[in-house]
Amino acid sequence: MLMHSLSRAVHRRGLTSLSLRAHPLVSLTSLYSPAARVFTTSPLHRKDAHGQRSRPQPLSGSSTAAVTNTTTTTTTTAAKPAPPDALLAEQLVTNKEQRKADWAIMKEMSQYLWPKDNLGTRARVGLSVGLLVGAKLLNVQVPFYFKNIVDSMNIDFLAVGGTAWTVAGSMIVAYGLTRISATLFQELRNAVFASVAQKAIRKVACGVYEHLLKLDLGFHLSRQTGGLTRAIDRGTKGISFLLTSMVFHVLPTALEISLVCGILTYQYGAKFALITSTTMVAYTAFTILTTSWRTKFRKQANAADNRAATVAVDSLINYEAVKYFNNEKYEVARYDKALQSYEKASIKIATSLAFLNSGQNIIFSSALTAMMYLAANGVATGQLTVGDLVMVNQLVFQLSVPLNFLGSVYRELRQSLLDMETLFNLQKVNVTVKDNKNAKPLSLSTGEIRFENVTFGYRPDRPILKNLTFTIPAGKKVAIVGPSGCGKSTILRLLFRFYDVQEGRILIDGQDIRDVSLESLRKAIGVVPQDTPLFNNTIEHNIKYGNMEASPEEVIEAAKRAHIHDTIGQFPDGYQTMVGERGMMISGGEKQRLAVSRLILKDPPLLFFDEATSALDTHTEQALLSHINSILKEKRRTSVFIAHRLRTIYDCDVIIVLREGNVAESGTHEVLMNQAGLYTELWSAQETLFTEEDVKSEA
Ligand SMILES: Nc1ncnc2c1ncn2[C@@H]1O[C@H](COP(=O)(O)OP(=O)(O)OP(=O)(O)O)[C@@H](O)[C@H]1O
Repeated sequence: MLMHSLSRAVHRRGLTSLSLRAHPLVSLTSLYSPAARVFTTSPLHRKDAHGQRSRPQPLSGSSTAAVTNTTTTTTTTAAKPAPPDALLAEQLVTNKEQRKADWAIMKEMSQYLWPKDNLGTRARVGLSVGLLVGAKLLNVQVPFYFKNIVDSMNIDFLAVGGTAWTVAGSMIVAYGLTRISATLFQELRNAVFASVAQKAIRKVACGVYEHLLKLDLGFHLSRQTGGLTRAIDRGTKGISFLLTSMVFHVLPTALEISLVCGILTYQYGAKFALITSTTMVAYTAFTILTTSWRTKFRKQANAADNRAATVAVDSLINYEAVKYFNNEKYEVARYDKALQSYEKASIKIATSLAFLNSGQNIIFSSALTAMMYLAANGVATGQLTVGDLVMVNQLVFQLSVPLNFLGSVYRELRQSLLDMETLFNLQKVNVTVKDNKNAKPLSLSTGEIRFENVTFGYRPDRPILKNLTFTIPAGKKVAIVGPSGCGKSTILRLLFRFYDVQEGRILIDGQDIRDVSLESLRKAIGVVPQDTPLFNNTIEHNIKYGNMEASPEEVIEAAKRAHIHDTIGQFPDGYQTMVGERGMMISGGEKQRLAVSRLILKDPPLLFFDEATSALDTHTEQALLSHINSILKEKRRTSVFIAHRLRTIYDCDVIIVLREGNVAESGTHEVLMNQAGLYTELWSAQETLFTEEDVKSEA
């Protein structure tokens, strides 16, 4: 509902939904980002002042450093004042690196234009180029027809006789047909090429998405909400522009300019040639220099765009927290602050664009005036006809289109390359946890898990597990307990290889988990995590996620075993009930039972329950636990329960008590109670609490 009204609000503010539909990877962030308002037309048609597709901004977190290395360099430079020479040298190095990166991207993209294994795509590109050349050749014919029409009409009709049709009819028809054909060729070319660009976008976007899913948990935890998706969004948009530019703009437009210049020089001599070449040089130099100067405004706008997107997405994701603390005004002020910077940068972009456009126009109009003067002079001296004057005018105007085009293409091309660099760098972010070369599938026999002298910390300066050693015997039910933050869930993350240990090793049935394939390892382990991740889809889909091949009957059976079937039956839409974003539309206890049914469908040999029943009432918890126990016994599964409520695990075969990343004690409930150590302390504290609660509830 909220999203709906927001999207309506966006439409009311004059947005089309194109920016949202631009690509599946385009995130929600686009909706709230100021720059999202801009991409309502094709990149070629949009005006720069609206197109804030500037240099990518840093994504947060160390693992993303590689993504934005160039930006980081620039930022660091800006932070400490350096002598001008050093700055210049650094700038040159950066520029050189930039050019290298640009070429690398162009090279990579050219594979999509001429794929070795796809004849269809090559045929399309070939046909598009053919149509393009045809359109250009037709285009340069137009002024000739125009000249001939004017010259043939320059007669005394009363004296000579005849009509417009008899004198210039065929030329007028040819003039019209040439114009129509040139346009048709051009449009046909766009239609033929569309699938090449879209296929490339799909391929690159899928590649990036696949890579993102492969990246370490550490990368995903440290990324800044909004920043990553904005980078992908901008990058994929750049692909289409770059491909189109490579085939249709840079070289063909250069061809058109050369043709027109050649004709002017050949037909009308050295003076015209001199003016044409001087104009070309002045126009190009002015465009390149001014565009480089303007880049910093684009960078500022982009940074503000990212900030605004991050702020908006963060507050919307935490909508409930905003409401609980009445902080709407604070959030709006934060958003407005980001928008303010965006506004400032956008104004600078618009004013500098006005300067660029004016400069280009002055250069061009001066050239046109000079040529017109020369041509008029030629007519006056009898060297040229009136038709020649018209033709010069037409040709020079014809020159203005590609020149203007090259100016904006240059601006956009630079931008697309920068945006794509972030995208391609994202693909280069290394996955640290991956299969080693000789990885074999995990061979499970009994299901014994052993941690041997394991040391691990998320940061080197804060070890969480310290030389930790323990064994989870095969087929047994084991509990890991201990104070909050002592590293219980970390043990599970290490076993699942979300992270690799820094010292020591973890063995499953005697095999180091780093020597087995990740797929087989993760297939063998089932987890009910502390915070159940649910998809914004139906209950059925969320249960089925444990085994996508499961039949509807199997889904229902799993739900029954997880004690959620009856509850689902009470929902008006039953198994088709939508759970909302992150399962916000169902209760915490229901979420946990969905997670258990998912696990039952996956049916793995090693099971982990991380506070899996903490949100359930005692009655439902007991019923569910006894059901889980029966499954464990029936299938002789190795299972590990991480729990704070010791009453739920006191019947375990082994209880491991952790303290400060080490095993403080272990044994059965009776053994530990006899030891009168940490476990007894925790148990006594909870028993007192339970007794007091029992007394209160009885009262
Ligand atoms: N991704 C992370 N980056 C940095 N530190 C982390 C990360 N995840 C967890 N920690 C820290 O590691 C420590 C152990 O976390 P862990 O989740 O294993 O604790 P726990 O024993 O399961 O706690 P609880 O009982 O509260 O769930 C905590 O101090 C936590 O702040």
